[in-house]
Amino acid sequence: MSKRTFKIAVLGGDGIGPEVCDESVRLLQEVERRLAGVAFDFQHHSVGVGEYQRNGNALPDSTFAACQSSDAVLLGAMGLPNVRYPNGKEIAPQLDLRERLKLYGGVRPIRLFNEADTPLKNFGAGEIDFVLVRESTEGLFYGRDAVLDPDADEAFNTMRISRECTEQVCRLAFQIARQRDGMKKVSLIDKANVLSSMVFFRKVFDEVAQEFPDCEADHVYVDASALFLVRDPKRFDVMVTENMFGDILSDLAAGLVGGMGMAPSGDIGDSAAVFQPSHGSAPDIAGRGIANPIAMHLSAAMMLDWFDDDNCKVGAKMIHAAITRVLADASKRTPDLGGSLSTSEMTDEILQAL
Ligand SMILES: NC(=O)c1ccc[n+]([C@@H]2O[C@H](COP(=O)([O-])OP(=O)(O)OC[C@H]3O[C@@H](n4cnc5c(N)ncnc54)[C@H](O)[C@@H]3O)[C@@H](O)[C@H]2O)c1
Ligand SMILES: CC(C)[C@H](C(=O)O)[C@@H](O)C(=O)O
Repeated sequence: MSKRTFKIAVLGGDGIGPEVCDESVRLLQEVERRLAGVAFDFQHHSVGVGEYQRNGNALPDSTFAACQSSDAVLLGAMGLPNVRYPNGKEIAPQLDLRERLKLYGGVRPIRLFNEADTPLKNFGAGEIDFVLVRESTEGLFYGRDAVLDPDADEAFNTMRISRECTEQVCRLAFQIARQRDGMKKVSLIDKANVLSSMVFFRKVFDEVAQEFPDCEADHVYVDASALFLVRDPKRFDVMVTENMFGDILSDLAAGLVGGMGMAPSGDIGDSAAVFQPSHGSAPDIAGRGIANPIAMHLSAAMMLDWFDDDNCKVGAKMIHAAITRVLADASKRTPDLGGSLSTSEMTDEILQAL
């Protein structure tokens, strides 16, 4: 039987990025061996701090072209706090990828696998379970190209909310809600009490909601949503919001289920997608082999689920089930969650549970 081959561009990046990314490639290779009819063609490309320091370009043209021509991109993490452009900002090739590939939907699932891993009281496995969908190409990040006048006494960044991206990201959020077993509810997280850009976001959200009469829609102000996430996370099923609010709230949400090492992410567009953990390069633990690879592995599972292929969807379920089984035993943890497993030992556990 001929195999369907998926070309996957692997961008390890910086800090713990390559450490967790290599582990996910190892896991995916094992999944590939167990799936009939599917082959993964991994192609590694250089990107990030090293490229910037060598060639002045954190996202070389050849790497971008490879991402464009691949079925998906698997990305570790990019950037280091002490490596900056002369304008004071960090390199962030992942933002360039999101914008250039039009990956408007930053999909960030949050799930508690074991009650031992949440700082909240009285939440068992599966009782924190929602998806945060972050618009990933505009919002307040649109202002990131603003040039700072060194002599000015003021600085500005513009929030851009376009009808096109807002419709796309809201539709994606409702489609996700429709597929979930939960409440089929989409909560718009906005600041429509203060900002006209957010009044517009809400108007477009309400229009899109009409297309999904089987789903519930509600509005929550971003400040209140931070409160509700901590006090009552069960009220959320799918959240949709602008770029910067989503950036902040997705870290808060990760904290509810064990931290950044437990938070996967997929940046989704109509014809391309990048899968990476929500976390960064974690320079405080990089190079020690102790990073938690679960966020990366769950991102790899999201990639398989995103491929329009039944075998790959089975592979996604296999990874999810294996992680669920390993995490059911609270003694199997990396140091971020109080355990002593190394990055590769945690992957070994998951491989055994496959
Ligand atoms: N998508 C990305 O590539 C991305 C995302 C966030 C931050 N960054 C960049 O990464 C660098 C560090 O940023 P930061 O420190 O604010 O955020 P970070 O996510 O790298 O780290 C925050 C904290 O979480 C811990 N952590 C993160 N991932 C972990 C993992 N897999 N296992 C165990 N612990 C983990 C770190 O040790 C640290 O204590 C910065 O240069 C930032 O710009 C990149
Ligand atoms: C590192 C940074 C540019 C990035 C972002 O802001 O999107 C990160 O925080 C994330 O959440 O992926």
